[in-house]
Amino acid sequence: MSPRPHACLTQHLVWRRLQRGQLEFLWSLAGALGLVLGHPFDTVKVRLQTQTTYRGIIDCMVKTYRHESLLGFFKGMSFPIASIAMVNSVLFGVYSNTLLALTATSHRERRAQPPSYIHVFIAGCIGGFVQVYCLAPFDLIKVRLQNQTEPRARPPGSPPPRYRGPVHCAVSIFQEEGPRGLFRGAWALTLRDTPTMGIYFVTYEWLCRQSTRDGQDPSPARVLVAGGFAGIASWAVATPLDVIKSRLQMAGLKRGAYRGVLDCMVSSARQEGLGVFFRGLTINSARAFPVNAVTFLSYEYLLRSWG
Ligand SMILES: CN(C)C(=N)NCCC[C@H](N)C(=O)O
Repeated sequence: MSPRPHACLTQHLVWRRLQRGQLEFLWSLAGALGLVLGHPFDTVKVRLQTQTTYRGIIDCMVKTYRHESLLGFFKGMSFPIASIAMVNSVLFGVYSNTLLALTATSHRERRAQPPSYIHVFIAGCIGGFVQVYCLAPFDLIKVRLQNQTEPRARPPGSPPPRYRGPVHCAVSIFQEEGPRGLFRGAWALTLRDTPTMGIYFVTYEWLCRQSTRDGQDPSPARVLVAGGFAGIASWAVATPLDVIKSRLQMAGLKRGAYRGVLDCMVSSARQEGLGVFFRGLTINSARAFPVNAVTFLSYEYLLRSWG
C-alpha cells in the first residue's frame, strides 16, 4: 500500500529540515575552522599593532614561539569562536534585511534584479554599525588575552598573567573599569566597521557579478575568490582604525594613556611615524582571504538552502 500523501509530505519536510540542520552545522563548523586557522595570524597582528618590542612579523612569530610555544598563538581564541555565529548572523542578517527593505527583493530575486552598488554599500554600512555592539566586548577580551605574553608553564616564582581566562578577563574588566569598560574601543570599532563593511559587501557583489552571467548564482569557487578578496579589500581600508582600536582597548590597563580616538591617532603618529597606521596589514591580509572566503560560502549556501 502506498503511503498517505500527507505522510510523504511530512517525511519530505522532516528530511529537508534535517538536511538543512546538517548543512547549517557544517557551515558553522567551517566558519569556526576558518577562525581557528586564522587566529595565529590575528595574534601576531594584534601584538604588532599594540607592542613596540617586535621588529616585524618574523620577529614576533619567533619570539612568541620561543617564549610561549605554539599555544601562544592561540591565546584569546575561545570567545571569538563562541561568538562568531552570533556576530555573523547579526551582520549578514541586518545586511540582507536592509537590502530587502531598500530594494524590495529577496536574496533569490536579487540575482535576476541585482541591487545597485549604493544600496549594497548602505546595507553593508548599517550591518557593520549594528554588529559592532555585539562584537565590541568579545573583541576587547580577545585583544587583552592575545597581549598576555606569559608562557603557560611559568617558571616558579614568576608573576601570574593578569587574566586567567576569558571569563576572568570579562569579570575583571567589569570590576576594574566598570560596565562601560567592556565597550572600550567601541567608538573606534564603529568608525572602523561602518564604512568598511560597505566596502566589504560592494567588493563581494562586484567580483561576483564580474565573473557570473546575469541571473545565475555564482559557483562555489567564485564565491570563495570574491569573499576572500572582499576580506582583503575591506581590511586594507580598515587597518589604520584597527590599530587605533587595539591601542585604545589596551589603554584601559594604563589609565589616561589616550584621551580618545583622535588623541591616540596623533600621539601614535608623532611617536612612531605614519607607518604605524599600516601595522599588521600584510599578516591580516593573509588571514582575511581564507576566513572571509569561508564566511561568504556559508552565507550563500545557507540562504540558498533556506530557499
Ligand atoms: C574590515 N572588516 C572589519 C571586515 N571585513 N569585517 C568582516 C569580516 C569579519 C571576519 N570575521 C574577519 O575577521 O575577517
